[in-house]
Amino acid sequence: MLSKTAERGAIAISAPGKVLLAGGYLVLDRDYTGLVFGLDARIHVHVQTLPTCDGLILSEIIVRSPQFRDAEWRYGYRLTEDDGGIQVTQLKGHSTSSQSRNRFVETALAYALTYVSSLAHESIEPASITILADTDYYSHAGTSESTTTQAKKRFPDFNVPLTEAHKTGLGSSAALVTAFTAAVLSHYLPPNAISLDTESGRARLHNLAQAAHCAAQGKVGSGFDVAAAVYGSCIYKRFSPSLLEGLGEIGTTGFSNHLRSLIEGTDPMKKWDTQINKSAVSVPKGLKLLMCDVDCGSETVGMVKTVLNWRKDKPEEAALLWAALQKGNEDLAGELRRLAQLPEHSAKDYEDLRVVILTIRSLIREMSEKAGVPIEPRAQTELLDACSRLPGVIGGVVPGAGGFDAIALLVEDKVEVVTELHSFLDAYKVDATEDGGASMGKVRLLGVKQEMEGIKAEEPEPGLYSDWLR
Ligand SMILES: Nc1ncnc2c1ncn2[C@@H]1O[C@H](COP(=O)(O)OP(=O)(O)O)[C@@H](O)[C@H]1O
Ligand SMILES: C[C@@](O)(CCOP(=O)(O)OP(=O)(O)O)CC(=O)O
Repeated sequence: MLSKTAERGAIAISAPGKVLLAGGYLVLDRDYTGLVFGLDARIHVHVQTLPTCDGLILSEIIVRSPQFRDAEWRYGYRLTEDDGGIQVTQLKGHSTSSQSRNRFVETALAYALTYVSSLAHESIEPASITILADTDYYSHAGTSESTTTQAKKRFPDFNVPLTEAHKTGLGSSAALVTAFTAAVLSHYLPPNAISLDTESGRARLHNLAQAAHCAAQGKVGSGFDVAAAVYGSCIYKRFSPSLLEGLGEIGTTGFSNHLRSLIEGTDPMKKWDTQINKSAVSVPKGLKLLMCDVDCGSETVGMVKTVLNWRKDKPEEAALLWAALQKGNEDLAGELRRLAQLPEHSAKDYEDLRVVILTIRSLIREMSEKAGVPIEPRAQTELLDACSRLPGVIGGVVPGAGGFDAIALLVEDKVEVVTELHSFLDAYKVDATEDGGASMGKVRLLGVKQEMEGIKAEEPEPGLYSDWLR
């Protein structure tokens, strides 16, 4: 039996961002895997009971993302007939904020409440939900306060509407949907109904967040970003995309039951086959994984489609390339593991690591050329080569789908290495115009590094959230 909402305290949950260091495109196919790292930039979701005045109960859930302007969404919710689940409807208020939709929030809320209502038949009480993102998810030239004041705050004021925020590609929607789903479940369900500390609790969270994220996105990707948000760094083998087929829409007959059996894997025809291998992933002491945001504004739409079409057209050639890349990616994880097992203070030789990174890069360039897609375009080759020549930089790659947007670097974890990298990048400009990109771009070293831990219940220290709560 659920305790009364009024007796429930506030809760907060956070999930990490991601970088797919190796396995872009391959990971879309279950025959291959991706080496994904969680990052220490997290999205936090805080839930508290919505105070109601004079006993007046409104069926309303307010979601705010107060680091952004006009980022408040108010939802009414109701249990639909014929087991259709919980439908949420955005309430149009007076303020401009209530005019825009946030599909990721709306879908995560509807899916999570539907799952809650399928487990517990009490009414769903009003709540106030606050989203807070770590600084590196967005480039925030528009921050309102001085850097010194900002530095004191864990969560900066980005001072722009969400639509104008420049994303750095750390996977904000996956971290958001995952932390949001976990927070709603933890708020409304008693601990014995779901616990994020158990394997089965995390698996159900994973399944629900994947389903909601795909529904909000309107497409089924490999889901490595949601997996990283739940499990943290891992070698990821995707779920069969057919699992999410035929789920139907909220409000249609039987949706709630379908969702519950999908999430819990009780339908023998719909068994989740995601594979998460955490023990195979480590970063040796003495090294760290860094990310750079490349501001080229050249997001290439349809890269995935073009690569997959080429693979379909040239199955034999592609099979050889995919096999070589998969081996390279496994070698990379293996070499990182080998180095991690060496005693902490032993002198480490990073030569093999350098070589395996260069091998992967050359195979990715082959994929680029053959498929005709700028995965590691020339401008990025130059940047990666230049960074790799700096002292203490072992090497780097274009992560995920590649393109002009970002690079990931493995560097020695020493202050002087990062300082030199910083000053080198400050003076560096990527010229994307020659190979089909839109512009010249600055490169910015983000303040993030790898993070092993996935979803996490936060025990907020006093003041961590209070500046932002209402
Ligand atoms: N801090 C946030 N607060 C509210 N919604 C957010 C936040 N960050 C991301 N989102 C949601 O995620 C969407 C961005 O998702 P997407 O374009 O897939 O980017 P990404 O690659 O970062 O996941 C936003 O439009 C918004 O709906
Ligand atoms: C091509 C991919 O295998 C990897 C894309 O990785 P990115 O990190 O580039 O993705 P976004 O965060 O969506 O921009 C597609 C996939 O696995 O879904």
